[in-house]
Amino acid sequence: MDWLENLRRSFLDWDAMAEVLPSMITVGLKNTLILAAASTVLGVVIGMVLAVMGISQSRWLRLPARIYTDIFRGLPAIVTILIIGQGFARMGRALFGPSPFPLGIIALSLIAGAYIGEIFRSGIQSVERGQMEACRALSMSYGQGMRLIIIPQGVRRVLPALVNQFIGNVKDSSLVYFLGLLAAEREIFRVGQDQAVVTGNLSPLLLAGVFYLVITVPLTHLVNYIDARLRLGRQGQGSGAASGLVEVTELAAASGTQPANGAGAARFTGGAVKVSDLSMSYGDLDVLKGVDLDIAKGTVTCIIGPSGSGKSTLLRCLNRLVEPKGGNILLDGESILAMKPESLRRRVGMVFQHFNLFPDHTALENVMLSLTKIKRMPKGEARRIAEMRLTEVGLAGRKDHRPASLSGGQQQRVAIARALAMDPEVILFDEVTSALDPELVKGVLDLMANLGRQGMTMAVVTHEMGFARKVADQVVFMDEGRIVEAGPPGQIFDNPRSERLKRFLAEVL
Ligand SMILES: Nc1ncnc2c1ncn2[C@@H]1O[C@H](COP(=O)(O)OP(=O)(O)OP(=O)(O)O)[C@@H](O)[C@H]1O
Repeated sequence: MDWLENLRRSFLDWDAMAEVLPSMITVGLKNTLILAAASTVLGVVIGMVLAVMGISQSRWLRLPARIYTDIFRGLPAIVTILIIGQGFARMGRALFGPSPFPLGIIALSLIAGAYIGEIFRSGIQSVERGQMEACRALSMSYGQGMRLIIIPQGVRRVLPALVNQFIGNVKDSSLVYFLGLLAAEREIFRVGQDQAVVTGNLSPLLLAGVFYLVITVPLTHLVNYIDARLRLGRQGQGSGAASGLVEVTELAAASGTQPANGAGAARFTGGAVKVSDLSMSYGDLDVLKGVDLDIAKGTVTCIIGPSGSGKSTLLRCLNRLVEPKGGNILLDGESILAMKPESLRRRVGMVFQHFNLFPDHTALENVMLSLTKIKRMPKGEARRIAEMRLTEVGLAGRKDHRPASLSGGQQQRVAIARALAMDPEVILFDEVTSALDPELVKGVLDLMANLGRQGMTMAVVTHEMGFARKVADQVVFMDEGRIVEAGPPGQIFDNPRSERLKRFLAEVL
């Protein structure tokens, strides 16, 4: 068993380990952490700049970012460290004195920046397009949307990858040893290696390995924990979505808190919308071709029509999520084209097919956000209003849930509460029940019908013909970018005049 004893002496010489332990901690560990932390922080700064350049519209910003990334990601770390450490040694000495430590940090940062830039870029680009649309519909500017929602969400998504990058920097810091660090600047590997030479065995190096693992392994677990916490919120996975039947109870309870329905129950002071000769195109594709539409104050207009007929585009013109090419839209007699889009969107709310709730925020925070950030309300008052709106949609009991732990129907009701919280004069609903399971549709439609009865001006793109017949004051049939027929539900559904509407109704009814 000589070989076993040999191995033990080479790797598990406790005395050699004990001897190196103090300098491993006070010099090696300290310096490794300084190298890794400093290069990660600098790398994050470089990475942020690269990511912003990388997603920019301008080719002249994208190109240098691309070249930088290709170079520093493509070169082996040791090559970059030697080129920077030795090639710029004279400049380094002039700037930082005899220590190669700062140049080592710069080299590690340049490498880390290339990776972190790509991490940020993919994180930001992976945030669904609907998130920015929701921000804009809540009257945030592009910058506010980026700062409050898109970048935090992107960064949260890439948090595990960023910690991996830090771990990579911890390991790469061992390469700075090639620059010939001064005794006080040795990192973990160098301390272990120097001592291995003195003792003639590898135990100090094994101890160095253990030190690396002690830093890196807990970090990976920590990041998994943080990631789960950020994604699911404090209540964690236990709070699964409720069944459709629970939702019926929630809504029944909520209707008790709402003003009585029927005549005289008007609560909103809706605005009137007048669309004239509206046209819009995506590039060469003419999507709206001269649309005229009157939506009287406090009425519900349902827009129906085949897929691709331009219904959503018409809706998006009403809050200028897309810009019309020609024609005009008046809101209470005032042209919306002359308004600042952000001011317009305070008055015209929107609810989307895919809810577009902010996943890192609870239901309450989703509703509060635009009150505190856009309307600049004090937190307490915003909370009071948000709680009231959530109670009205039957979700008071779920205010601390994140979207991921709510059903589709509940998420859509939070989205309605979020739009209502801004006190809009008009709400646009874009196929808001199309993504819901059948048993959840009724709850959302009932809620919308109730809003209509309370005097909200509503423009509703829908495939729910039963809803249109029952709730709409006016039904508009669109085809190929034009309004083909408009009138009260009785006329549209029971006495269609045009062949196209007859054919459409034959298909959908
Ligand atoms: N961002 C876009 N870029 C280019 N074309 C688009 C874009 N959005 C929509 N379109 C096209 O414009 C036309 C009208 O789309 P729109 O979504 O307004 O129709 P829709 O009646 O709402 O249809 P659906 O019921 O399928 O949503 C379609 O041909 C669609 O492919």
